[in-house]
Amino acid sequence: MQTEHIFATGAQAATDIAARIATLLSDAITERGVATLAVSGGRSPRPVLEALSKVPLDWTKLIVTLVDERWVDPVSADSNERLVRETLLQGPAAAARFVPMKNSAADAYAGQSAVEADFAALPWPFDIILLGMGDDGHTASLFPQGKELAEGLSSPAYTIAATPPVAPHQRLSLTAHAILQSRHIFLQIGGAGKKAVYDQALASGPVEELPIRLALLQDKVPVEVWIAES
Ligand SMILES: O=C(O)[C@H](O)[C@@H](O)[C@H](O)[C@H](O)COP(=O)(O)O
Repeated sequence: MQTEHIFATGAQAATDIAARIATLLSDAITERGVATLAVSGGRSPRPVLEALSKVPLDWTKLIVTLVDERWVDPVSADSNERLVRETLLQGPAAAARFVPMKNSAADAYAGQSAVEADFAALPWPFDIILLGMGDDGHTASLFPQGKELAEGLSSPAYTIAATPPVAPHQRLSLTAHAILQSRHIFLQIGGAGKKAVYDQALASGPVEELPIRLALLQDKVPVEVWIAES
């Protein structure tokens, strides 16, 4: 298992993660003329995306998209698209091409096939996928006890529509297949509670119990885990 644990605390952690991501994106652009970054929503990515936005990159060569999305209007405070536009796609970084996960369909299930077509047309494998983890061990919108979890873990598609058991809003999410179609995975974990869940996830057990295991209990893709102890 190619998992590197990096314990970073405080404000510097976000800057350090952003610098590491920027280096890998710059290398990808040099090697292949394009780089693809998919990011999660929630609280953890915000400072990283704000820091990354300030890093000098050839943003015209970057494709930015999402790991998952809530099926809400992009102006909603709950929208991950809004999070990315407000934090990362500012200044020179606004020149990046953004591929959304929300369209005009009435719900995620009706919208999924068009999103799947958009994602199938992207250059895979992605260069970087930035994951978070919930207190229940979910990642992306692959939730324990989720009725679409088994499909999300086994489907050969890139995307899936899902309804979280407890979190709000229908979701559009990358599948496990898509998440593992990446050259690098970053995982951000903050706080003692999540560190305990992370430690439990590292112990072998069913991926359905703690879906973050899909990224941890594999040796195909290098995983950098950035753990903020504070
Ligand atoms: O859309 C979302 O909510 C995220 O993609 C979700 O999977 C997130 O990564 C975890 O819930 C951790 O969220 P925090 O970073 O806020 O702890």
